[in-house]
Amino acid sequence: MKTATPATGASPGAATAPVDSGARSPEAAEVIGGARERIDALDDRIIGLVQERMAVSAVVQEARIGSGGRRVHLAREMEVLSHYRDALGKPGTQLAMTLLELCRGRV
Ligand SMILES: O=C(O)C(=O)C[C@]1(C(=O)O)C=C[C@@H](O)C=C1
Repeated sequence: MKTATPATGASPGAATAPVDSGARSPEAAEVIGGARERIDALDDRIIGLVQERMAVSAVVQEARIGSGGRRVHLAREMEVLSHYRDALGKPGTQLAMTLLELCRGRV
């Protein structure tokens, strides 16, 4: 009986082997390898955008605190949460809550 070897799409001799793709054919491994490269590039951009959002949020918070106000502005947070929920559904709310925590810390 032939033993199935999972196709990983890993290039021989690569310095670090990628995580197994789970594919059962070289063709599927190729598709997965290419798509994962795009996902990694997208994740890098998303992380960069999150960091940019954190910096802009800090400008807003510092201006408000410097004027005697508070760090947290709940009405604005409700707008942000609605924005994400309207675009992404219920999990969007969770994502927005995580973003807000990254931007202003835990409340
Ligand atoms: O828009 C503001 O007033 C902000 O301070 C920015 C921000 C945000 O990161 O979106 C952060 C903290 C506030 O509680 C509300 C929103």
